[in-house]
Amino acid sequence: MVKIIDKEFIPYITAQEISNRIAEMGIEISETYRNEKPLLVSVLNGSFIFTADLIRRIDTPVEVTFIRVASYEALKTTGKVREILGLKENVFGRDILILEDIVDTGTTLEHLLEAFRDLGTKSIKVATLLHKPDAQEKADKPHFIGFEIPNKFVVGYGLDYQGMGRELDEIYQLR
Ligand SMILES: O=P(O)(O)OC[C@H]1O[C@H](OP(=O)(O)OP(=O)(O)O)[C@H](O)[C@@H]1O
Ligand code: HPA
Repeated sequence: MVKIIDKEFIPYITAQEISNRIAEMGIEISETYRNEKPLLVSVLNGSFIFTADLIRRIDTPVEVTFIRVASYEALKTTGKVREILGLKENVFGRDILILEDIVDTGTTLEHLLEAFRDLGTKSIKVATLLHKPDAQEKADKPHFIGFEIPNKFVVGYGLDYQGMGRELDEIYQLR
């Protein structure tokens, strides 16, 4: 059990399970993009650890970049996504793979998919470590999913509760 600010969290997905699953995702992604050079777009802040681990399990050439968006305050979505910040690459005609730590309501993803379509990308796929199928109301189902999880708040491995808990090497669930 860990306490973060005012909430208690219990262990949910171990570091070993995360690592094993990311290795499998790396193989799947490598096979999908074997003859292309996709641009991997990692969505900060939450995805930084997932991105660092996943790209080292990919064995075909890829380019990696980072953007920022934010829609969350404390435990629930604000329903609004702020602008995409920091995309310097020209994405016109490119194969894009969005990297997310979690797809929850789908609000962030829907906004991103729309924005990238408007920029004339050739293809857009999504890889997420965690997916809450019962919570997702917007956007299509991600193409590459690490773990399907119930509709409960999680922290660790990049995911935060009020900015804290990202450094935990396992994923914890709200008690
Ligand atoms: O499907 P949704 O309901 O939109 O939730 C998913 C989004 O929420 C989290 O980001 P957050 O806005 O908390 O920013 P952070 O990555 O900086 O923690 C997560 O990284 C996703 O981007
Ligand atoms: O369950 C969650 N935990 C942390 N951040 C999140 N952003 C969306 N859902 C979550």
